[in-house]
Amino acid sequence: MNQHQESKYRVKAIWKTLQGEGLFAGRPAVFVRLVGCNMWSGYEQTRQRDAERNGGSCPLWCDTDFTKEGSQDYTAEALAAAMQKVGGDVRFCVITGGEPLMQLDYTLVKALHKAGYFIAIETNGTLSLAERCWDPKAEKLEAPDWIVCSPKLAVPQLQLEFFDELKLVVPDYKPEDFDAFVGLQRINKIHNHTLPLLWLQPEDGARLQEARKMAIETALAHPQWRVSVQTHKILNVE
Ligand SMILES: C[S@@+](CC[C@H](N)C(=O)[O-])C[C@H]1O[C@@H](n2cnc3c(N)ncnc32)[C@H](O)[C@@H]1O
Ligand SMILES: Nc1nc2[nH]cc(C(=O)O)c2c(=O)[nH]1
Ligand code: SF4
Ligand SMILES: [Mg+2]
Repeated sequence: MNQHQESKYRVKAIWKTLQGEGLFAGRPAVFVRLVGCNMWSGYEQTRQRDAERNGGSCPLWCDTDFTKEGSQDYTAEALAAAMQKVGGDVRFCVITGGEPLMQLDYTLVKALHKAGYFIAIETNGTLSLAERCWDPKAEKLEAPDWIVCSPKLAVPQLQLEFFDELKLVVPDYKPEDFDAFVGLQRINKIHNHTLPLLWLQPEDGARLQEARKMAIETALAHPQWRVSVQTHKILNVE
């Protein structure tokens, strides 16, 4: 790409809310939902087809609209400015999707760091972070500060190099199937006090009651794992 062609990011929504899930649940955040996912088209008619084609069941129960309808394109600087307009003083952001690693790159991470954000992302683990966040000029990784991975394929098919939190949606994903992946959890100051950040999140939807019961039973049988409740749905915020 030459210097006159700036990368643009297709954004479904920017909003200020509370992080609903995981370690930072309850914390005010600016959310950015990027358009597009490599597991599902985002359209109701292809849930079944995409689950079969992509070998992961999440299209069957994904709770999110990340389609291009109503989206807007931003350069990295314009997105940072729009986030500051929406979020005011909030300097914790969550980049999600869809699958954010289809679009997020070192240019965007750099712009958000320059704007003072602590950057968290929510990713399905199927894509490499290092490939997108390697800054060839600076010869270093310009990576988000906090990586939450909710894996959607089996371990041999995952490309993510490291993460800070691991979140399995129950019942389709089970602790015993991710033993080999848990070791990629990054150790840092926060982890030293709270290890391990391993979550079991009940699948919301028609099977919620059953999924909750299984998450509770699984945590009691595998005490390294904790249950994650989607608190934004209880508090009735987006
Ligand atoms: C919509 S995804 C977007 C980020 C990324 N594509 C991923 O799957 O991690 C955000 C989070 O919501 C979770 N999620 C999606 N649908 C859900 C559902 N019906 N019940 C519980 N968690 C769900 C995902 O597992 C993920 O942790
Ligand atoms: N409040 C709130 N917290 C969230 N944490 C992860 C979310 C996501 O969809 O990635 C999410 C979301 O959609 N809303
Ligand atoms: S859960 Fe994540 S990976 Fe699965 S379809 Fe939804 S956005 Fe895509
Ligand atoms: Mg959500």
